[in-house]
Amino acid sequence: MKIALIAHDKKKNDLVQFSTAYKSILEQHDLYATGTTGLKISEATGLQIHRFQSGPLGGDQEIGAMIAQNQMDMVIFFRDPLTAQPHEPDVTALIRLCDVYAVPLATNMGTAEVLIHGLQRGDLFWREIIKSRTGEQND
Ligand SMILES: O=C(CO)COP(=O)(O)O
Repeated sequence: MKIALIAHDKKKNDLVQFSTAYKSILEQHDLYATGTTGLKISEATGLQIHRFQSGPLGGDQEIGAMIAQNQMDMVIFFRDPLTAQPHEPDVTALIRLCDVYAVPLATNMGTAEVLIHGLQRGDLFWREIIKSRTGEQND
């Protein structure tokens, strides 16, 4: 599965802790992140992560483009609801695309815990079926 990891500045430590706690699960998957988030997680955990641009420089949009291609299976995006972001439209667009493509999205630790356990249990297998159908349509 392809998983995106994103956190606003005040939430980055939370996502580093989460990634450390669930490293054994995350390392079984293809990981993607916005620039600074990916750097902090890979430094702390040693996980291999494909890093896009930093969020304010277009990273959210790059991840959004993968979602629009049905290439992203889960998004963990620890937003900071108390700080204005210069790229708020990009944040909103990313969350909107998750809803357009029914991509599981966790915007806080509580939901992320549920998603990661569900992932491990096989609850996201339906994503493989959707992707294989999308592939057939594109053939
Ligand atoms: O701003 C972000 C998401 O909207 C995160 O970007 P960085 O991981 O580069 O800090």
